[in-house]
Amino acid sequence: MRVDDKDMGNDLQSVLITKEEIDAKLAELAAKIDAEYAGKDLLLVGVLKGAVMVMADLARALSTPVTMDWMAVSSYGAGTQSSGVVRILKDLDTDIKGKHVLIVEDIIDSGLTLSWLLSNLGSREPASLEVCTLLRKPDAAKVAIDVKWIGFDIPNEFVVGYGLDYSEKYRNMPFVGTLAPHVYGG
Ligand SMILES: O=P(O)(O)OC[C@H]1O[C@H](OP(=O)(O)OP(=O)(O)O)[C@H](O)[C@@H]1O
Ligand code: HPA
Ligand SMILES: [Mg+2]
Repeated sequence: MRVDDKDMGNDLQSVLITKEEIDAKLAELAAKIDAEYAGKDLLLVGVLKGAVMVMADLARALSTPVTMDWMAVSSYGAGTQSSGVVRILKDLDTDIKGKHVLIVEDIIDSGLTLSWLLSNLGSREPASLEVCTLLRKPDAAKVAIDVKWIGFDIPNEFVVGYGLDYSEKYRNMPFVGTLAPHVYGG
């Protein structure tokens, strides 16, 4: 699926962040993360499904050997507003007690998902717990969260692509963009 594909082109309003910009930013973040965790065992925890692309590309940009685990939580359902109620759809396979854990996210919007995750994973007594997110919407924050690594701050608009969906679609676009109003029934 590409921006110039006929169907996708009709649904897209704009490209906000290109694949090249994402690649460059992940390389930059990976260098900082490598420096931070030198000599330590690092567990990356990807938050399904949105973080799949960030996890895959960030992990490959790192020189640090990592292990990976996945958690699936959902607060959005099929809409564009967080319900605020976070549900665990799949828990971690591993015990994180005593481990250096880095949560990998695609986006922090209201912050409700991450705030809940930080308190849930924090209670499992990891050696350290930090967050790396590709995107953050500062103007949408409903809770303040301390995030160590942020790729891009973006405007308070619904975005899709690079893992992010609208109604489960558009996750496989290699860039981040906004959708035309007709897609939402406008
Ligand atoms: O800061 P918030 O307002 O909580 O929003 C951010 C979360 O919402 C999205 O996940 P979603 O629950 O839609 O599931 P998905 O990753 O499967 O799309 C996104 O991937 C983040 O995990
Ligand atoms: O802007 C967004 N797009 C897709 N999924 C999301 N989940 C939270 N915010 C968003
Ligand atoms: Mg998600």
